[in-house]
Amino acid sequence: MRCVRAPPGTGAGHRGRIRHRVHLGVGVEGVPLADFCEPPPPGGAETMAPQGSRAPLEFGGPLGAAALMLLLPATMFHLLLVARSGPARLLGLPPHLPAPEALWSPGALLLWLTWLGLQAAFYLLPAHKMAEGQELKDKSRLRYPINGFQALVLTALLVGLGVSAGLPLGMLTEMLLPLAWVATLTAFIFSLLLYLKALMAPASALAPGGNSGNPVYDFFLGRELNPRFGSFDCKYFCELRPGLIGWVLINLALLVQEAELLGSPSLAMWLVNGFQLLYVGDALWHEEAVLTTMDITHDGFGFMLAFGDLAWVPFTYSLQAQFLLYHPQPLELPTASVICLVNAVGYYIFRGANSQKNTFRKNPSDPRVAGLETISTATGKQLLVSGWWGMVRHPNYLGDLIMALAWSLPCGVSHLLPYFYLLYFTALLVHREARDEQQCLQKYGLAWHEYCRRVPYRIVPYIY
Ligand SMILES: NC(=O)C1=CN([C@@H]2O[C@H](COP(=O)(O)OP(=O)(O)OC[C@H]3O[C@@H](n4cnc5c(N)ncnc54)[C@H](OP(=O)(O)O)[C@@H]3O)[C@@H](O)[C@H]2O)C=CC1
Ligand SMILES: CC(C)CCC[C@@H](C)[C@H]1CC=C2C3=C(CC[C@@]21C)[C@@]1(C)CC[C@H](O)C(C)(C)[C@@H]1CC3
Repeated sequence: MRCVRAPPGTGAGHRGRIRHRVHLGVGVEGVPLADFCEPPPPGGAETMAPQGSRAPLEFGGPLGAAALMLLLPATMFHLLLVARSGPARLLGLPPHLPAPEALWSPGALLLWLTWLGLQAAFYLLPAHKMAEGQELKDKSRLRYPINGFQALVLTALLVGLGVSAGLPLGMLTEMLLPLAWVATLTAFIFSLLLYLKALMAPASALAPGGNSGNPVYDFFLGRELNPRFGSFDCKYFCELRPGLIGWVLINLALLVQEAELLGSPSLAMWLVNGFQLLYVGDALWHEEAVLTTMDITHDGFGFMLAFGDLAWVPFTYSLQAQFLLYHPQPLELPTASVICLVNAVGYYIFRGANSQKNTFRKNPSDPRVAGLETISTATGKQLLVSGWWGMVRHPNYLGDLIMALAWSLPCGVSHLLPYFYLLYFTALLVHREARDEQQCLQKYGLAWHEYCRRVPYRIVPYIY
């Protein structure tokens, strides 16, 4: 194993020194360190968090957060409405705005609350394993139940039983608008409760980002890192259960409805359902890996994640299947085979990269990763510079994007609407990658600089 050691004093816990060195130091290979360190935010002190915290504001600060809180739900409803409209134009106006009674239904509220309750009950069932999260500011580690896949299987059994007893699953497709509405309301109310709960939390429990002192910004980003009621972890629960499992359930309902309308589900609908079920099943099978994502380790739990997890994921990520129900697309077997290949390549890269990093983070001496080249950092952690992580700095994003393409292709090329996910996801991952780079630069200083030199491309080799 070949290692390059970065000079000491450049890693986590030395943030102030790194910033100071920006003006003084020269990085490795004679490149000024300033080129690689976080530039001062535009507007200087106004855009920095007050109260001594140096976390720069993200997402355009309070104005950006306020705009996103309006724009995201509006986009979600726009997509739900245009998917069922004849022209299905992503950029056009929906044919009509829904009447209030199309949005509000006590039945939808009851169904939604039952769904959340059911998933919470599955979460509380005994787990085959309890995993430890990353070390927190106070040096403690939280414990998390690993029973997400079990929740998926139990949900499938329950739905299977219901359908064989005559439950009209296809009817769910008629309730998407009111369900999306109650999910959005729940996200707002839940985020408000979390914001208030955080007022009583100790400083060590707060997230690095969402504590600027501006209520709009903090409400959006989330103040507390891991809000819990007893052992029930709200963010971990929401990230993987009601939204992700809800997404595949909505897809299934759309498939059933299509079968009722056309006699059998279309090949395109099968592919979209199969690909996305694989993605969700994979996420729950590898549930423990979510504990190292920036959502869990860095971001607070506020409106962004509450809305993202509970409303955005199930109602927007099922867009391709929604589109197909109202706009059936012919798909020949040879084309379907090529699309399956594209999804398989994406999944291979996504899973390979994520598993390689997780294995390495758990145990760098594991024989599967022990032969890989690494860079040592002043924090004691190492960075992989060969294998998947030597190809680009975010190979997992590349695989995810290839899969996103495969999910849209069964919908044909006559409409832009089913490609919304690919467009949104590209923007999300480019922004996320930039956020992660900033965090890694703060954690690893010169070692990260060296990694960027050795692996110059971010997501797509030779392109970006
Ligand atoms: N479908 C969706 O809507 C979304 C899906 N995703 C997917 O979620 C998954 C997780 O993404 P995300 O949490 O953003 O980030 P990553 O899983 O890419 O994790 C980034 C972290 O990995 C570590 N790391 C970076 N480079 C190296 C290296 N060379 N060697 C070892 N460790 C390294 C660093 O943390 P440290 O060093 O501290 O371990 C860094 O902060 C991805 O597959 C992504 O595609 C993400 C967002 C949305
Ligand atoms: C709507 C806003 C602009 C942003 C909301 C973002 C969220 C929807 C996503 C943030 C990170 C996510 C992850 C997954 C789903 C989407 C959100 C919540 C993930 C659970 C999907 C499945 C993957 O295998 C994963 C790696 C477990 C993902 C983790 C991040």
